[in-house]
Amino acid sequence: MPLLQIEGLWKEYRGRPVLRGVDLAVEPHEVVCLIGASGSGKSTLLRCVNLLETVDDGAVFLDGLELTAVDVDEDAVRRRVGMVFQQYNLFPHMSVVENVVLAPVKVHRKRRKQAREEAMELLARFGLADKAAEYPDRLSGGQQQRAAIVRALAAGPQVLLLDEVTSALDPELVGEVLDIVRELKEQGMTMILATHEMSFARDIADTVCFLDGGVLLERGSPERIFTDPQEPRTRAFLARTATR
Ligand SMILES: Nc1ncnc2c1ncn2[C@@H]1O[C@H](COP(=O)(O)OP(=O)(O)OP(=O)(O)O)[C@@H](O)[C@H]1O
Repeated sequence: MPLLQIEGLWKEYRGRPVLRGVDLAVEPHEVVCLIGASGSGKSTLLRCVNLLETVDDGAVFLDGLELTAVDVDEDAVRRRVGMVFQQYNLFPHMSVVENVVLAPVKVHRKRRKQAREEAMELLARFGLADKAAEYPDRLSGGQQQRAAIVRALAAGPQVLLLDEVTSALDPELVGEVLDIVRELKEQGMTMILATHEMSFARDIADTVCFLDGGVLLERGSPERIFTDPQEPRTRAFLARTATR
């Protein structure tokens, strides 16, 4: 039984469709990588799952809860669906640990002491214990992105969405963030990642989905998609990215 089920997702901006009936089922512990050209709809798909966008048609279900229902408890959705963005989005006026405890305390009404203890544990697990009291601008980009991942984990999400989490980083900092994502996979976290890093998708994904003009054109194991793509447009995209 899938943990996350996306059915017939349709999204338009000013009458222009950017997602055209996307169906996607994600099993527990599965890692799905979304690939596709810029503008193909990868971010929009993730943003529809965590309700940063309203959908125009279709539905998203997580473990029996319809996230797209009109009367859904949005706080519950934010607790169950974690999201990490390209630009970290840490609050600059708060220390790292304050960033991490903010949602558990304010949104999920966790007691501050407990939230802080859990935050410190998570920060230690991801090599950031000594950065807990620092403000984000004192951290490298890689450390900020790791802190943003810890913040997303603090609510105990069932699924983690990662939108181009390495795109804003200098090349030498990319590895440390990818290592964390790998570690999360080993721990069994269910994840959907939008990525331009084909080698990473190949390395980490259980399933690769190729989006093309808002259509989920082809999906399969990384081996299949990268060595034997069936659709001409997938082949053309992969040939373009390989020569870049
Ligand atoms: N808020 C918005 N208003 C209008 N159009 C938007 C908005 N957000 C996205 N779009 C458009 O929707 C389409 C899909 O964008 P999206 O960001 O989902 O693509 P993407 O595959 O994630 O691209 P990238 O790889 O560059 O991040 C694009 O044509 C984009 O211009």
